[in-house]
Amino acid sequence: MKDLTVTEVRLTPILVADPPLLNTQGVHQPYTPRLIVEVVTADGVTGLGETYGDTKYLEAARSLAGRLPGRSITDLNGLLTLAEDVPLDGHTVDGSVDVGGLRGVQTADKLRLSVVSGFEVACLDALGKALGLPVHALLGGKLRDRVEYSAYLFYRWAGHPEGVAGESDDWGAALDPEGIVAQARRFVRDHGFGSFKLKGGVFPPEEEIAAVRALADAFPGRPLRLDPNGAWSVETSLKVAAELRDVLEYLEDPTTGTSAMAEVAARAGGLPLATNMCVTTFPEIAGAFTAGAVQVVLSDHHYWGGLRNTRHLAEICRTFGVGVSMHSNTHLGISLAAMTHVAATVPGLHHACDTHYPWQTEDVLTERPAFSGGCVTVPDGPGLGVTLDRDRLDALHRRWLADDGSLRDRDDAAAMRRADPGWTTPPVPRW
Ligand SMILES: O=C([O-])[C@@H](O)[C@@H](O)[C@H](O)[C@@H](O)C(=O)[O-]
Ligand SMILES: [Mg+2]
Repeated sequence: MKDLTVTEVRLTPILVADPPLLNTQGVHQPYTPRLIVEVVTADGVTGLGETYGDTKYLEAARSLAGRLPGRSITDLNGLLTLAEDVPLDGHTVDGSVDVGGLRGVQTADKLRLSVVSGFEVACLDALGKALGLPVHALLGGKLRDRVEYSAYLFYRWAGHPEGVAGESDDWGAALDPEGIVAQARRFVRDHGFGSFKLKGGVFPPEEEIAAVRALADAFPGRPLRLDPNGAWSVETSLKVAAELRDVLEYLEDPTTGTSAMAEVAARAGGLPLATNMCVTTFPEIAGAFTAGAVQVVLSDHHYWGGLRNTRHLAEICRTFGVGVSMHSNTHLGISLAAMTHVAATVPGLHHACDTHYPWQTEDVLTERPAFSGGCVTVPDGPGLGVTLDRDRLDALHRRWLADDGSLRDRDDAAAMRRADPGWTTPPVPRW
């Protein structure tokens, strides 16, 4: 008989190198915080999880971690209940928006769920290892052997601003349609991606329309998406929709708020709208679906509360005839594996999932998950199918320890101020 009791939980905050990717808020910091969760059982099996690592997540995770020893890794429903009692500092959860809005609304429940997801994935990984089963089997079984991902294109600088310590890479700058197409070609060459998402909201819409048009010319018939993170007014969104309707698979969060999204959706001539901003919690679903505001929900298993909740979300979407796919923020291979396992179990996954992973040159795994033909093969070994490299974890943790606190909370506007001291988060609509 296996002893599935949790005996230890290890939390390791890390800082991961991130390139200077631009978005409507600013630019990515040279290092971004993530949290690695290890759950150890009485039998010595260790499960891995990963989630957001900003201070408020870390504090909540520490509180939850202390409550796990003595419980079973199978007690995943209990984990959700346990998290409800995790105290949160009222100043860090104020009902406004998270990371300048890039992750949608900020609520106490969502913060707790974002933390729970790291623990849930770690418990599932440990359970899979203990039973000799892949995580997808614990979720009811895979429906596909490969999960397709989309190339995530960003306007970017060649390097972080002068005087800012950071890692360098050989991508060069991409600040116009030619640069974006060149970036896309490299993604195709290296990973075989067959669909493309451009992070917009950086330049005036005409320039971003031109970039999408250039992509359509370079890759005829391939699915394309544009995501300005809610930076446009309804009228601007409608103009962009009219210009790009013939080449876009969907338009992602063109404008901010459910009612504005609903207005765009109603007048966009049938172009579907996707979101990872106006539907990011269960309470937001009813209003948005009733209003017809979104046609595709991009789930982020971190903030929806884990892999099982992602499946609940997918079922709700299916009931309402709304599509589902996956959102991504800067993440490592543990989360890519988790996304791949859950995506393999979701029926009717009609859109390639988002992932930042190809932008990450560092990881905490012995072997990086690979893309082939734009897909990740669903692992069939025990658990998530990934192995922790403790030396790498320690190195990234040492970086976190050495930081004076300025990089421990993602702040793209603050990072932009290193290049442009007068920069403030642009109000929406920006255009
Ligand atoms: O990493 C970024 O710059 C993205 O803008 C990210 O923060 C968003 O949450 C995300 O990728 C999105 O699809 O909105
Ligand atoms: Mg988005």
